Amino acid sequence: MAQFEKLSPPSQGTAIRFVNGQPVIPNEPIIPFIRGDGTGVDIWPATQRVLDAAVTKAYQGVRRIEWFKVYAGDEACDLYGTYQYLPEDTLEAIRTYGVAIKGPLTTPIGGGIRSLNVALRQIFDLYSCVRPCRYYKGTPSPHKRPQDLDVIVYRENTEDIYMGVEWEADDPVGKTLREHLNTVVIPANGKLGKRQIPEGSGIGIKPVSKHGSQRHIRKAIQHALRLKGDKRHVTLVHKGNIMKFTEGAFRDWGYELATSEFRDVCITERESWILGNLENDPQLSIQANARMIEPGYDSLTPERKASIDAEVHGVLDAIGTSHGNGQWKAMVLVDDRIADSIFQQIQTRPQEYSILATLNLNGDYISDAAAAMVGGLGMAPGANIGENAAIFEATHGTAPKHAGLDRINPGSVILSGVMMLEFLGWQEAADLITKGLSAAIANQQVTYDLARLMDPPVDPVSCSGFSEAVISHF
Ligand SMILES: NC(=O)C1=CN([C@@H]2O[C@H](COP(=O)(O)OP(=O)(O)OC[C@H]3O[C@@H](n4cnc5c(N)ncnc54)[C@H](OP(=O)(O)O)[C@@H]3O)[C@@H](O)[C@H]2O)C=CC1
Ligand SMILES: O=C(O)CCC(=O)C(=O)O
Ligand SMILES: [Mg+2]
Repeated sequence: MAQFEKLSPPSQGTAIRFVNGQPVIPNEPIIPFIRGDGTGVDIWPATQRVLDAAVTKAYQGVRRIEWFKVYAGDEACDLYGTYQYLPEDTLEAIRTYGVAIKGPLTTPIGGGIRSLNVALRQIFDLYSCVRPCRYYKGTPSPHKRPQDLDVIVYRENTEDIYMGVEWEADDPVGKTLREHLNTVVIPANGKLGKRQIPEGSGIGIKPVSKHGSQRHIRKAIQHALRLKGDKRHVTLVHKGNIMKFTEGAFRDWGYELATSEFRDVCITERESWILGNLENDPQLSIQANARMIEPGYDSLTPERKASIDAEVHGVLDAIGTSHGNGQWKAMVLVDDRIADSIFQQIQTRPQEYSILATLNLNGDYISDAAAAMVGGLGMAPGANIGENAAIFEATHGTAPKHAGLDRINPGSVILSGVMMLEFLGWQEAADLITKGLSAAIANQQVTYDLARLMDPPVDPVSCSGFSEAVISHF
């Protein structure tokens, strides 16, 4: 039987294989691409042109991408029939070739089809969504110092409420579940008092597992280890004060990972305070140190004071020699912040953050918010990475009102292509694009979204015009 129902892969080129989670890259990899809905018709061709031009210029024909067009969303329904939004051919192509790139796909709100974008991440277990937000000189921004923001949102991609385990308010199974929760599960808990889920409630489940959290945070810490100086920093973002056993557990499992598997190369924020206090005053007593790390120490109960003292003692005993005397300053700093506070922190103290490790929903929100600070969604790339596959895509959606007008900013998908080239190890081509894109922006050759924010406003270039401008600055 043929491998594909309606597709013919390129006759030249080789598949990328994954060995122990690492891609093995041939000189002519076959890379499937999904054009995307809405503005995908504008963005994808503009991106493909830039990627091809960069690879040609960097490698003079020695390396080349063999593109393989595959279908999802509206285009797939046109070819495969009604409701065939994500045909098996497309899944088989990504399974076979390992690395793919895509434009945005529409998800209707409420009933109807579930997100194709989320489905792809789940099907291929692409558990880390990596969304860098950095500033390109000359980009207009509502912020006074947008250059201070240089963060990478590491968003868990397969769990949390995005798993899609939910029931409509009038679903009979949902009603049975609600009754069971109200009459059996909640009373049995003992700590939930008289809480009851109101009649007429939709119900969604928010699973967050230790395995899912730690494999994701592991990738974030490994990424931080590749960075330098203050950027060796992972912040665990959570709403653990409210959702203790999901968001709070994400934080706890993150610290557990950092202080076990990565013990030799990580320091937690509290540990850094304890060691730093002692380095500033070598005569500092355990209790004085405890007082410095715990606000309100003096009004704590004796038991609580004893436990903070024991924490200080434990840290000095365990890592005083291996991490003390300033050695911890070269290590990856792991701290945590509550999700709502991180939204203001990245605006008021952006330079203090580097990698933000988040659960799925928080990462979705934070990645759009951080993008807004450095020029908007048109400049926001992303990658979905797993052990056996990777799919590159922008942070934004289909922006339907701009579709087919050759005006949308392709920067986000072009920069997703840069991430893909870096993933392939094709750094020379990636650097050419970064250089070309930076020069186009500095030269005020920008699409409408950036042009309207410039002071004074400039005439925008088109979507295709922007890609030409990028290439002209290689
Ligand atoms: N991974 C994916 O494929 C994603 C898909 N979606 C889906 O996309 C659809 C539309 O979602 P919507 O909420 O409108 O969000 P979008 O991200 O598609 O667009 C919202 C607004 O953001 C700005 N914007 C987005 N992309 C760009 C760009 N490349 N250049 C410049 N500006 C841009 C535009 O603002 P303005 O008009 O003010 O200039 C646009 O109107 C939905 O079905 C949603 O589910 C959403 C997110 C991710
Ligand atoms: O899949 C969708 O429609 C939305 C997904 C989304 O907002 C995201 O991945 O950032
Ligand atoms: Mg989003």
